[in-house]
Amino acid sequence: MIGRADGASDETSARRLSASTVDEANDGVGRPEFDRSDLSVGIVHVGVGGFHRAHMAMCVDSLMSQGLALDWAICGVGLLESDRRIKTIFDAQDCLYTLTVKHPDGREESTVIGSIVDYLFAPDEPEAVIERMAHPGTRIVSLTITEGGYNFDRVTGEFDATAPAVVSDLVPGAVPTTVFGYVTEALRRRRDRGIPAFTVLSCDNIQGNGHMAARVFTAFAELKDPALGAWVRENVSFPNSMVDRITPVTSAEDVASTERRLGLKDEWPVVCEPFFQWVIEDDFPLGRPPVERAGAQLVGDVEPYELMKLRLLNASHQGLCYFGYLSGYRLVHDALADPLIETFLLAYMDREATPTLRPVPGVDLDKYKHTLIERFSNPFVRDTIARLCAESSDRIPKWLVPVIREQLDAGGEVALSAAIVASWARYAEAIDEQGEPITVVDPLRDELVAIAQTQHDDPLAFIRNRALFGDLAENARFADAYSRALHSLHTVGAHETLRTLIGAPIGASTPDEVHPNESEKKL
Ligand SMILES: NC(=O)c1ccc[n+]([C@@H]2O[C@H](COP(=O)([O-])OP(=O)(O)OC[C@H]3O[C@@H](n4cnc5c(N)ncnc54)[C@H](O)[C@@H]3O)[C@@H](O)[C@H]2O)c1
Ligand SMILES: O=P(O)(O)OC[C@@H](O)[C@@H](O)[C@H](O)[C@H](O)CO
Repeated sequence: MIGRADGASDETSARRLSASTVDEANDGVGRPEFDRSDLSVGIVHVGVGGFHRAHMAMCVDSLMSQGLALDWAICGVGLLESDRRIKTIFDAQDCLYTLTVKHPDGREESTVIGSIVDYLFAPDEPEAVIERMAHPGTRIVSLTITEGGYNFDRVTGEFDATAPAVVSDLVPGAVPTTVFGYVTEALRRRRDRGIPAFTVLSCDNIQGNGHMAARVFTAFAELKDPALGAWVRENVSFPNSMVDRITPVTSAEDVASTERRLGLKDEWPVVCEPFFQWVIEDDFPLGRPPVERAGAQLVGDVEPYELMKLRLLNASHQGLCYFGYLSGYRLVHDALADPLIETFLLAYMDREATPTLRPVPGVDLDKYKHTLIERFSNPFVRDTIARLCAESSDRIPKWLVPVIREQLDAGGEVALSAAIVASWARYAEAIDEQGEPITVVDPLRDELVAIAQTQHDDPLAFIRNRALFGDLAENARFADAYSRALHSLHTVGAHETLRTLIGAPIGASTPDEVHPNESEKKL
């Protein structure tokens, strides 16, 4: 994101968006249709990135516009140094920002969102964050802290108590720095003051995100104080939820075009696609906003929806980003305009992901898959391949490796999933097919790049990393498919590899007629 956070405009003299200027916004731009002074905080949200502002904050705002959820306003919290920027901007803009929905036909709808009423930057005011969470009015603490934020072992799924920040937060009396430290201290104060526990609502792309949150927060609390751990286990509810709305990183052009549309300077607007989905388990002991009145679904079992979304949408994002980057694309819709990429994704979804899904109530999976292709192809969203290529080590093990394992166990196809893993390994060499450097963004970057650069001589080196892949390298069928794909990437490149992978007339044979290994043999 670029732009200035000092209230001045780089290019124009437009006034700054704030509570005192919002009524001057141009006609055609939505603005809060409620009195923000009537609102009270019910939700503390950690990780106010683009997604939260396009999804949950939009949903709560929509309720407020209907005169609902006035006691469910949001207080944002940032824990990382990188959140200082949004703190500065939100302070100047009274936490107001513009959300622009970009339709595939080029229509745009902009709304100033007013549901976030306060923002606390934890490193500067840790006590205020803890007290805000401990306040009786706070009934939900929600999270979009990325997959990495949950600090669990990629293979075992167990909480990693050895992470240095966790070790520091476990020292008695330590001022917290991690989400675990903050949430646990706030829960301790609530318990000691006789205030019931808030609900912890994960909105991150993790299968069983509520179960995962329960595991890691309870593990931390038990390590901090076994009695508190037991209280957390007994008293805190962690509903699972599936969240969906493609929200790219805000670009300089988004900032400029928002200013033109709004007539006011917004330093950090958000853009997103029109699609919105939020499927939540209804387990909120202290209540919740009536989100079903703003497009969310309350269900008894989120798992089928999660599996569908993570294994079709998010794993397909992985399927397109490395192949797309190596083929020379930098924007998602440009990659999707390449028929090889579209066909490859549909083949992965049909042959390898779909057999691992459960029936999803009310969803036609074929239609869902084609809708995904349309969503990825929306040229106005301008999602970047770079966003999808980042932090792969937090994504592939969670979204794609489970598909591979289930397919191997069932004797199903794995050639296309193996090729996606190989495309990541090839990308991690950090040099593209023209010999230009690739900027690999990953918490394990140094380790991964070093290993990937040995794989010309040692083709299985990358997947022998047990922390990411467990024992997958020892599975002969997967290892064979993977090495063929990697060899092809090295010899003929990404585009030709895709052509070969999808070369057979997909759909021309019934599953019984296609041996599981057939597409593995094509390379
Ligand atoms: N962007 C999307 O299209 C999208 C869609 C569905 C779900 N999501 C989920 O939302 C998450 C965030 O996406 P985004 O687009 O808002 O990203 P973003 O980079 O705009 O914001 C990420 C936020 O998470 C915080 N964060 C990161 N690591 C943290 C940690 N260890 N502890 C505490 N806070 C941490 C950051 O400080 C930041 O506020 C994704 O990782 C995903 O799980 C995103
Ligand atoms: O945000 P991440 O890191 O979980 O994953 C990257 C994308 O796949 C993801 O953001 C999707 O755009 C999103 O999940 C769509 O709802």
